[in-house]
Amino acid sequence: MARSNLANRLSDTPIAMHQQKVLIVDDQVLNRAFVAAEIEDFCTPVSAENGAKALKLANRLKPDLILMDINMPGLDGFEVCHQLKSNPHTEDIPIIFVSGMTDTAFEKEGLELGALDYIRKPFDPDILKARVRNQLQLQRQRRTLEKMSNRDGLTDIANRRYFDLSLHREWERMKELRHPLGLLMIDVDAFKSFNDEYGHVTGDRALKLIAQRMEQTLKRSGDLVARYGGEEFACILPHTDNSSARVIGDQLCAAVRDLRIRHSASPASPYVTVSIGCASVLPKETDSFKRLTALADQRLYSAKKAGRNRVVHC
Ligand SMILES: Nc1nc2c(ncn2[C@@H]2O[C@H](COP(=O)(O)OP(=O)(O)OP(=O)(O)O)[C@@H](O)[C@H]2O)c(=O)[nH]1
Repeated sequence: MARSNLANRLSDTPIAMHQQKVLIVDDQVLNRAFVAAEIEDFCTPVSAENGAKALKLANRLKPDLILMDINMPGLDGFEVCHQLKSNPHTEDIPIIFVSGMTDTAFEKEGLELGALDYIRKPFDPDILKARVRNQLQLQRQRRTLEKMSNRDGLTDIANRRYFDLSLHREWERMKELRHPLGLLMIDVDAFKSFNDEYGHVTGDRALKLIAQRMEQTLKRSGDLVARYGGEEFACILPHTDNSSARVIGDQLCAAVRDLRIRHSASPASPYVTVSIGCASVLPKETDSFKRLTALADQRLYSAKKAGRNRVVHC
């Protein structure tokens, strides 16, 4: 089943130690080989022989840790560190300097540039291993916490916090690309009566099923469905004009209907259904994404008023 990029960032697959990549940056091939041999039994070492290559690899691979020499021809380790910390795509990658420069002033400069640690050459291999292991463990814990903070506890899809961050980010991205941004506001129909009829525990289960089904229905990379609050969901659709957003709205509406969760008290259908307000705009310099959310909200309201179990797109 295809999952979106945004949804993949929420994946709870545990990060295995061996999958963690450590980028070793050193102009001396023997140094790179020695460090790689020391750590390869608990992570995946990748090497770069100069600063320029290190920057490229860091951007492309997003390693879990960088072990970096300082004294190198071309860009030195401090400059590479500075560039990594100035780039939002790489600023969070932990860096440990591994250097033959033993003067405290260098260590101080490295740490002030944002490096986590400084190991002096020649080093004790066991100390190097222990420090790398500790950093990788911290990195795994940090990623796990990050994922947990973006996920809704009941439905296991993106939560409101992640939705807000993503909407902001996608708005800015589409503005730059001059592409339309689509948004669906989705509300489960007559959910109060569902709870009254079947109880809150069954209500919770229904919300979970609906959320998961909607997430599975989104096939395009970059699309995101999130729990907006209570029995409301929202879906961000980058590069999507109004008619394409409507098609996706129709697919989600049908997908929930096809779950065939009994709802004898609903005025809209014998099964649980959703109403969807659908909108798409071309983000402009002069306005904010509130215009998009307001439009989708109004149309959700129209869908409710028109009898529920439908998508309203204009
Ligand atoms: N079981 C369960 N119920 C929830 C949850 N969050 C919100 N609800 C319920 O969803 C219901 C929403 O009710 P209303 O806002 O009146 O809307 P509605 O009954 O769905 O009616 P329409 O939106 O007009 O179709 C409330 O009874 C909430 O208690 C949840 O996490 N679990």
